[in-house]
Parts: sequence; structure tokens; C-alpha cells
Amino acid sequence: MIEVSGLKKKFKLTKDHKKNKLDKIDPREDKDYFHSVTDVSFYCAQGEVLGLLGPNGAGKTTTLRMISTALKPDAGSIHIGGENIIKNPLFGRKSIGFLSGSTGLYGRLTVKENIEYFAKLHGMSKAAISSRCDELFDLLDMHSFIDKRAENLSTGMKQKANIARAVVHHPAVVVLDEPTTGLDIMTTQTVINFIKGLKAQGTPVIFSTHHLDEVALLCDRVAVINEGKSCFDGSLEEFKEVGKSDELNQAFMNILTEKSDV
Ligand SMILES: Nc1ncnc2c1ncn2[C@@H]1O[C@H](COP(=O)(O)OP(=O)(O)OP(=O)(O)O)[C@@H](O)[C@H]1O
Repeated sequence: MIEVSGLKKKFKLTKDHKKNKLDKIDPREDKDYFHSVTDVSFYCAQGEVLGLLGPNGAGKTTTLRMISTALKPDAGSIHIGGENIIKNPLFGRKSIGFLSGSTGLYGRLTVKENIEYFAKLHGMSKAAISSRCDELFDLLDMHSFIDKRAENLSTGMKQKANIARAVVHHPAVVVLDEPTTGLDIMTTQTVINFIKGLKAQGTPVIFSTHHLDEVALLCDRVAVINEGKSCFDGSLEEFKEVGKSDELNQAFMNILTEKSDV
């Protein structure tokens, strides 16, 4: 179980940012800071998949980076199994498998060498690494390219390798930032099946997406962020009910419009 409560994160604005800013001012911007995330809360229990939704710039990646411990929140708490990982980031790093938008592979190493390297960093034994690699290479259909250098991979191969890297240590919670963006249909299906497998094993999975067909296929729960604030957190059924539509795109837009009209 992972529980996120009252997260906040602001970024100091640089001179360049202020000087170049010709767009409409975002209400989250003040004189010196951009308040990227101002109040985000949600939870995801064992065996549940939570879809994190929101328009571009809403604060999804910032939220997921705080959960991954890459960014320290200004306020709020993130509990995994009762432990606040903001106070104990080492526990957080062991407990979470995080797939970010930017690649985390060493270009000169092969795919297999990369995954083995990250497994070693997690302190796994030789035997555990070997059997976990075989398992992941099967599940993510990677055998045909495990001996290729990471710098020579296609987008889909790279994403599969990044997912394998993120989950090699059997994390208690898996967090994926837009895992299917830019992938072809076959690779997307492999990633969707992989997430279903994690759910079947009881691992909570949080993933951000703009594809509501994936939400329909995978999610038990949905959280919506708009302009840095949570505006919905509930089951998929509640999402349709509150959004007044069985069609998820429409329900999403209704939730955003209703909340911004308040
Ligand atoms: N380091 C930073 N410094 C200043 N502003 C930042 C920084 N990181 C993010 N932001 C701003 O915070 C806001 C939220 O960004 P974030 O990447 O979390 O949005 P998102 O919901 O993931 O968007 P998308 O769907 O487009 O990926 C954006 O306006 C972004 O420009």
C-alpha cells in the first residue's frame, strides 16, 4: 500500500525563465517561485493499479519524481507499508521501482549488462540476478536484443530495458511515468500485459498516462491532478459517476471543467 498526502513542491524561477516568459502567466507562478504541485493526495493498495491523469503541465511528473525520492517535497507525506519515505529515502529507493521519462541506461553496455549492473547495485546475488533477468527477458519479450548495446536500441527496446531496470529488485511498489508514450501497438501490449502481471502478484502500480483506453484496461483507481492540485481520487466506477459519463475521455473533461468552475 502506498499513500500520498498533501504533497507540495515549488521551484525557484530563474532570471531566464522570467525574462523569456511570453505566455499567459500560470496562476501557480509568483514573483520568485513556480508552485508546481500545491496539494496532491491519493493512495493505491496491494494488487491495485492507479492511473494518474491530468493535462500537460498539471504536475504528474513532479509528483512521481517526489514518490521516487528524486525530488524532496516541500510538504506532505508518502507512506509505504506505514513508513514515511520522505524521512527514510533509502527505504523508499529500495521499495520503489521507478520508470522515468528519461533513459537511465549506459549506452556502451549491452542490455543484459545494464540490467545486471543495476541488480548488483541493489545488492542481489549472482544466482538471483540470473533468474530475475531470465524472468524479465521472458515477460518483456527481450531475448532478441539483450546482447545489443543500449545506444543502438529502438524506442520500444529501450523502454522495455528501462522497465526491466526499474523492477529488477522486486520493488514493493512500481511507479511508471507515461510507460507507453511513443511505443508501437505490439510493444504497448507487452507493457500492458506486464502491468497486469504485477497486479496479479499483488504489487501496487501507479502510472501516469494520457491514454484513457489504458485506464479502462488496467486501472482499479484513478487520481486526477489539475494545476498542481488533486481534483479527483477514487475508483474507476466513482470516476465515471463523478464525471457523469461511462466514456472515460468525457468523464475526465467533465471532472476538470466542474472543478475549475467551482
Ligand atoms: N525544475 C523545474 N523548474 C521550474 N518549473 C518546473 C520544474 N519542473 C517542472 N516544472 C513545471 O511544473 C509544471 C508541472 O510539470 P510536470 O512535468 O510535473 O507536468 P506533467 O503533468 O507531468 O505534464 P506532461 O503531461 O506534459 O508531462 C510545469 O509547468 C513545469 O514547467
